[in-house]
Amino acid sequence: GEVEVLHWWTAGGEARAAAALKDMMEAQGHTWKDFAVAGGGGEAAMTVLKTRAVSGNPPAAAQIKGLDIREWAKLGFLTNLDDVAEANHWDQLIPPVIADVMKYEGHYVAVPINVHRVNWIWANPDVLKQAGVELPRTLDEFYAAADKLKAAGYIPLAHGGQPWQDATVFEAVALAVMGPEDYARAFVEHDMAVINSPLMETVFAEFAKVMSYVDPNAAGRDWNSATAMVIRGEAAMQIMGDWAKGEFTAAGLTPGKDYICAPAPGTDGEFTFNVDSFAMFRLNDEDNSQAQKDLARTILEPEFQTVFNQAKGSIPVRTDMDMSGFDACAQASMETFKRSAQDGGLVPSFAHGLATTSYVQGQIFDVVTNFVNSDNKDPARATDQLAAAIQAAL
Ligand SMILES: OC[C@H]1O[C@H](O)[C@H](O)[C@@H](O)[C@@H]1O
Repeated sequence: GEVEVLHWWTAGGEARAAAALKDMMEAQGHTWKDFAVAGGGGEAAMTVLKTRAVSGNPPAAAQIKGLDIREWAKLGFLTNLDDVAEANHWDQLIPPVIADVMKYEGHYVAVPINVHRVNWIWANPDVLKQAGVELPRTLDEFYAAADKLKAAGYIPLAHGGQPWQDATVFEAVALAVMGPEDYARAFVEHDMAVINSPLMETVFAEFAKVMSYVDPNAAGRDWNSATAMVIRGEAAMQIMGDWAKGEFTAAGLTPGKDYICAPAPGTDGEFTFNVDSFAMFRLNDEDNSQAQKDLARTILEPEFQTVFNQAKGSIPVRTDMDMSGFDACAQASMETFKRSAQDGGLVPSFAHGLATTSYVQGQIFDVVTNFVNSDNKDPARATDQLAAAIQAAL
């Protein structure tokens, strides 16, 4: 059969990972119809998907994540995967916090592919050494290191000026300042007492300081171009999810030697999770339905979980995987994922659609990006705007 797959994995490491799935489907005699829509974070891809779906011609599978999955299911677009899930023991293999996201009214309508950790900082060890600084573990250490890096002529923080990237850094600062409990109260439960508070003003104040170490040419830059600046040694650090590791891996670099990974400053032991998933659309063609089921089954198999996640930079979503073939960053990620799931340090990423609806997420993006682009950054005003914007979207 044929599977048409919509996704936004076009950067080096992303594309290498997607190719692994294509190869595995073709090895089973299926045809992979690639429908890649460029644009990190996936906003452009979602716009294209909506157009296709509304015109009654959705793809067989689409990269849909988090709370968006149940929005599409509610509209009747998605097919039931319970038969594949039962036959392959998904409920025993997938962490419940993730299995729930893949279900609508208790039925699987999507398959999870990986677990990305979002709260990472990546660094070039040679640049740090040149400037005589250590990789910062706290926000205050970050500012001290950034000042020395700037004085030594380096760009302290590589960044791309796009709303989802701004929100990714804002989210890491929010977790550092608020801790996982208040982070969840604000961005999952939308508790106005936490959103509209002096604590959130502190988040914006610290965020303004962090963003003051970004170079003036960042506007519109793609995330992987920012990672390339760290690889080339033009910039020292980047705060970004571990899809960035896919770029270091694609460049043949080794963690701990050519680059360093560490929890984003102030978030050690905590884990903001972002899970990629493919939602499966209703199909009329029997042959293609079988190919769709084979795609869902293949994605959760150990072989694919290993090949894909080693290239992509994420960790397997299955809890029974042997991690010995994975690099040190991935092993640290899996360890923190498992421990934080026990001790309350595991929170869903709002910047990547796992914590709230895309409507609320869009409102947060607007406030955060306007704050980044405003000359006079006023934390109190931004906090009021954030509270009003989220309230309006609830
Ligand atoms: O495009 C950048 C990143 O965007 C999203 O967060 C996706 O979940 C991730 O897979 C992708 O690599």
